[in-house]
Amino acid sequence: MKMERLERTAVEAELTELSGWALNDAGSSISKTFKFANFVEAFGFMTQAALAAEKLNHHPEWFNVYSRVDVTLNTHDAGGLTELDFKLAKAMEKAAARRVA
Ligand SMILES: C[C@H](O)[C@H](O)[C@H]1CNC2=NC(N)=NC(=O)C2=N1
Repeated sequence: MKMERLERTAVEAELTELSGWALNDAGSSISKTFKFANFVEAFGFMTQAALAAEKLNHHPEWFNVYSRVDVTLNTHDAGGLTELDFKLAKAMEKAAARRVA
């Protein structure tokens, strides 16, 4: 799926629909730290998010230690943020909402 890089105003509009996601200084990626009760919950979230990522053919950059998952999203093919990043962010929000923080 060919995706167009979003302009700054479009990125800011998308961000208003999410909570806890921050834009990096360059405006080229968004990040969020997810916290869970323990490793099993964190890994369960990652498993669900991985399935959503495969469906979208859009993959996260992430780092996990125990109950914490740091996520960064961007579209390397487009050199910035696209609709796919926000689709994946929303899927991750859904996956996280089912798990106790
Ligand atoms: C060939 C393959 O479809 C592409 O490399 C996809 C795979 N997953 C991807 N994931 C992310 N985050 N950005 C991309 O540009 C991207 N491109």
